[in-house]
Amino acid sequence: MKSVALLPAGSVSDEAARHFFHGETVAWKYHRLISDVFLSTVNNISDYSIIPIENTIEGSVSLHMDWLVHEVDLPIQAEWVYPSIQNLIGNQAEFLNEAGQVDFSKIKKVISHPVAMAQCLQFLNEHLPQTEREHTSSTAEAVKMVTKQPGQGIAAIGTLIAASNNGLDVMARSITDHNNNFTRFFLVGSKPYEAKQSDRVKTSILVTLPEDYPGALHQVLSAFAWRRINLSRIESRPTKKKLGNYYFYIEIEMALDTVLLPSALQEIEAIGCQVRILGSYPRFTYEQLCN
Ligand SMILES: O=C(O)C(=O)Cc1ccccc1
Repeated sequence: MKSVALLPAGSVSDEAARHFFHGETVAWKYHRLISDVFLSTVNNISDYSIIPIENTIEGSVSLHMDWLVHEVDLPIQAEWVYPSIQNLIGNQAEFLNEAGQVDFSKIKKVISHPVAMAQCLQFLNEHLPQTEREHTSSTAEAVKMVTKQPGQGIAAIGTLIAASNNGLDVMARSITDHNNNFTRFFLVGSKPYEAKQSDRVKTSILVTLPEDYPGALHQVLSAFAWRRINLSRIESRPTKKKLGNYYFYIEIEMALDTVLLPSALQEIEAIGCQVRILGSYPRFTYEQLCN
């Protein structure tokens, strides 16, 4: 049986994980912090870790991306997307007005994971403009914290499962600013994931440019361009070694062993760039996993 590390039960990661592993037998290892989710697989306690990596509204989850790149060396084994729907959760009785309706102005503080909070900014600005906001390590953690501090006027943003797991009320449903709100998840670990096949394969690499080489990024991109290799994402992040030094995270729409790709990577190395392969892995759409 596979063991899989992830953020706590009732988190968006938990929902997304059940969707991905539907039909497989899995031992779930829940962790409060994403660092412990990574370390569980690094220390061979789990076969894989599940990492939310990018969101339609918020973009890259920088903390998770930085862990993947700087702190661990765990290849990406699969990628899938999952729609995250957020809800305003609390003990409704705390916030009722005289007419027996929930009065949002009675909420003193809203807590949630920063990505979930960012997905609901329009709702928060419209309905809870003055309310204090605080970040937690996951949406599931936020919902649990509400039960630990009863009568303090705290509400959380989280999943319907977390509300029901903690015996709390859903005070507003589906409060994300856009319906088309998807999160991309990575499955990372040293064993290839072979239980499901996909005809769509991607390769993720990190490229560090040589210093003082004018036009280096242009040359990197042209190594892909003239071979008509499709890139679907390119992002720069600090190397953390020196202010102004960046690496480029690049997603390529083909498998690493596809004829043209190794020669493109050799060409990039020949310019003096460092190339690190983060993984070559199947990607699954939401629809593919639903069938
Ligand atoms: O906090 C959670 O529930 C997570 O799994 C992280 C997250 C938060 C918001 C959107 C996607 C993933």
